[in-house]
Amino acid sequence: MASSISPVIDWDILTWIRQITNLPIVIKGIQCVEDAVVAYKHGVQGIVLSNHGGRSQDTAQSPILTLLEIRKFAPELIDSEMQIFVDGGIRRGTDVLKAIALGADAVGLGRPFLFSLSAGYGENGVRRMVALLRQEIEANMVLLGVTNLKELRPEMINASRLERHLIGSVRL
Ligand SMILES: Cc1cc2nc3c(=O)[nH]c(=O)nc-3n(C[C@H](O)[C@H](O)[C@H](O)COP(=O)(O)O)c2cc1C
Repeated sequence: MASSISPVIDWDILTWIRQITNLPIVIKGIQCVEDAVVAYKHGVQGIVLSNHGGRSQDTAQSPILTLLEIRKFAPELIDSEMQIFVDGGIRRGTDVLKAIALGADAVGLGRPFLFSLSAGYGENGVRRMVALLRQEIEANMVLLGVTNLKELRPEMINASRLERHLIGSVRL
């Protein structure tokens, strides 16, 4: 495992990446508000709050908690020019709506696609999964009284129990 992690990669690598491409730069695997702020200061176009589905490090912080951390300690990043994506544990339409209401521009899903492909369901399984997710998103938008994702607001979410898990030692 250690051999697959380069010891020479640091934030300066962004300068080099900028020189070789005009494509948007999106950094995946942001797990704390401090790194989100550093990414923002480096002018990247997007970040993916992700613990890689919890596969890399046992007990790593969930990305939705990182989003709450950003809301609390660096709210200027929300709705800034830098897009914020969230993945890890998104399973239901309500998960999508919660992340977007709390400030995510979009969410990603990994294993749900993998699981719906397996057991012989193939492409039909994936189509069914996407249809179910869409159905859940639309049904819950109706229940929330919104017709557009842009109308989602943080006040619609009761995150108070989760907020108790926010770290108290942020240094920015
Ligand atoms: C089989 C598998 C392999 C993965 N490989 C990588 C990888 O090489 N690099 C990476 O950043 N994330 C990797 N991920 C994490 C996904 O990109 C994504 O962050 C994660 O699956 C999202 O969480 P979810 O599966 O709970 O939806 C992998 C996930 C799975 C299931």
